Amino acid sequence: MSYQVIGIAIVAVLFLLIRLLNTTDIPKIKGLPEIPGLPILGNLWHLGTDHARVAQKWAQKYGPVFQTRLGNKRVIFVNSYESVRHFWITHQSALISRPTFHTFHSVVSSSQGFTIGTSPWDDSCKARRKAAATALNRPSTQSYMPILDLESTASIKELAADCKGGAVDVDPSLYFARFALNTSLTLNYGIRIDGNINNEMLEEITQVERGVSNFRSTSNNWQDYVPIMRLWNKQNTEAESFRLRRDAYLTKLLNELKGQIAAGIDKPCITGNILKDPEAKLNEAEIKSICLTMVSAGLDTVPVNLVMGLAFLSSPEGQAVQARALEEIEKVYPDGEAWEKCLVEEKVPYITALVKETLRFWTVIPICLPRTSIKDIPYEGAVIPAGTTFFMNAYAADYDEQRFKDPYKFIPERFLNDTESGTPHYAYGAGSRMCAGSHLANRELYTAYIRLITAFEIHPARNPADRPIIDAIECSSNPTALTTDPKLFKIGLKIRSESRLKEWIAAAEARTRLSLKLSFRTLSYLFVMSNQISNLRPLTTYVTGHSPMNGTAIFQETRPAVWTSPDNESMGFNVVYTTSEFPVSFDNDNDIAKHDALMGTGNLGLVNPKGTVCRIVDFAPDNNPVMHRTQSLDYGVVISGTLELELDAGEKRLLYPGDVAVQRGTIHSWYNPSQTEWARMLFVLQDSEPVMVNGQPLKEDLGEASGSIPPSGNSN
Ligand code: HEM
Repeated sequence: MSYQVIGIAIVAVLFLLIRLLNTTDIPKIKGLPEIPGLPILGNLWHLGTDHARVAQKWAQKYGPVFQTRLGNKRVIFVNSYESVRHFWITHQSALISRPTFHTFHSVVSSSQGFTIGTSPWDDSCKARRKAAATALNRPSTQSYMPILDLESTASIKELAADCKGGAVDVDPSLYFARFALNTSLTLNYGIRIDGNINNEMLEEITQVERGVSNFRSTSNNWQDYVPIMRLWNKQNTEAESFRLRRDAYLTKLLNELKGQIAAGIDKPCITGNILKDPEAKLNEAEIKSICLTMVSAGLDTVPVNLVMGLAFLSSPEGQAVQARALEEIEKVYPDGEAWEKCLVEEKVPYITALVKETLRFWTVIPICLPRTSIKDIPYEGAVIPAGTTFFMNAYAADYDEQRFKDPYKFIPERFLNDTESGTPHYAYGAGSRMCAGSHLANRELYTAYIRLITAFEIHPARNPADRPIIDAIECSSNPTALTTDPKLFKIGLKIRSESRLKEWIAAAEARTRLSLKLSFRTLSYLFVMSNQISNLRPLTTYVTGHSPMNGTAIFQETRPAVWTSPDNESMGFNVVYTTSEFPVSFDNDNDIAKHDALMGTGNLGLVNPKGTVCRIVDFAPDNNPVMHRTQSLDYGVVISGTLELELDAGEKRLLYPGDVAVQRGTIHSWYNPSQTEWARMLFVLQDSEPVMVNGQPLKEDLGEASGSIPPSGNSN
């Protein structure tokens, strides 16, 4: 063979090889700007270590939406507030899946499964997201406030001791890592890390989760994009060591819980309820995935926001914000009740605005968790095909001058009179796979801010070298990591009033001791999936609401029925909903919060004073009829079976499905005459004035049921 032929063959092979290495999963998209790139690497090199800002600069030149080639992957970057709305919200059903990446999905996560936030959309992801979203929705979150009470108090108490009356500057990071981690551990396993911030387990979990976050980097795992680089496996060895360490504590936590369940000494928690529920549709791998999500999701995020918020408050510019925040808190709570009240209400708009501005300013996942489209999406004449990877440059969108005036300034006031009715910022992402823990995170941040600001004056550290960098990107010690990793810094703390702080801490500790039982009861109420005693159809409650984006009606919550059996298992009660006022106010979902709080007390009688109760009752065949009276107007509708309504003088009527009893404070009983079939009724009970007979009020009388059903409390 001549040298010429060999030369041509080599060139041809090289050409084919380069073409092969340059191909992308999705071919170039017509009509969408593309960033010029290098052979093989594409734009990976250019993204460098400052990917969010590099992409932000590209957006200035090429427009807010452009395509890049990252090795063999075509990736769309979306950089402005409005363009994120277009893809993540308007086309949310198309953008519901997530891509997989070699390092994270094949190496780091190969044993405990993926977190929810890194799972492609399928039935399993749907089931896990639903379980997590139910456990983390607004009313559930409200029931976790005793945990936040305990954890924020523990951190502030230790900070107060460690700052030695203001003589020593402190690094706040571990105090708030424990705050967030203990919240997740208690919710998930019923376990918390006791002891101080030097606890070994706290250190191990925070270090490993940080390491894992670095492996989820958008731009420094080139082997994720250039498959040939997987042949060099240094990164893989490191990733594997994190996996092993992570497995060790996740397995330990799960086994500890399983041991407690076996010994009957477990505390109610999300995983415990799933493990004990024979009806739970989640398998072991899915349970592990939920655990992994719960442990990791809040750990890289909540503490970063809190410590960077403290960094700003300690700075010279932060002093004015701190002063205003304190003034606004004291305006609402002049007598120092803010510590307690922040657990039950969010009534200081300035602190809510401070939380939002913190989330915006330090968008801690600057390039949001990636998405994969499952349908074509149109954009300005181009069509982006299904299967394309999307990166939201949340940092650029949250610093978009079209949406935020002076975005590089930290101005909580911007959220006080914000006219934007949609997603206020993209720190939590947006749309169909938006952060499921945002209610919990908001409550954590609000509570911590209220308590920190009322407890301490926050000053710059004495040594200028210890002071923080405020800039959202420069503050990170590892800008290529998925989440911001603040460089270490210190702040100065001075306790505003020793005596008040002591009082607040003592009150919180007393509350914790007292409320432990209640919070566990509340938790069990929320997580009991079903303990229905009848064999009738299991029930679901659908609670509707309005989209905060555009006001259209939505299914806000879907809840499984929660059954109790007050009457020796011959009757099942499912309280569908309660109201505590008339007319009902839906503001801030207060009605939902009130309902859940009431159920959490375990003290609801048959009637809710000044309100209503919607209850489904299942009657066993041939049940024991109980004569009773409530001081209420009741609508009782038979849903299935036949029921006999008997009044005290012995009059009886048979009611069939669809028949309605309008009960006007009369004494009566319900009997299911079937010897084989359960019967079901729906009741709506409304508080009423007592019936007056001969000038005497006819009060509530629970008959045989008194003792097993609490008194309603409207008929004393
Ligand atoms: C300041 C605190 C937090 C921030 C900034 C944050 C941010 C985010 C972001 C940006 C996403 C991706 C959203 C998207 O793709 O649109 C996400 C997903 C998620 N977050 Fe959070 N998060 C926080 C706290 C939490 C907490 C405390 C939990 C639960 C304990 C949690 C649970 C989740 C879950 C389950 C997902 C996955 C949602 C899905 O893929 O369907 N997050 N979070």
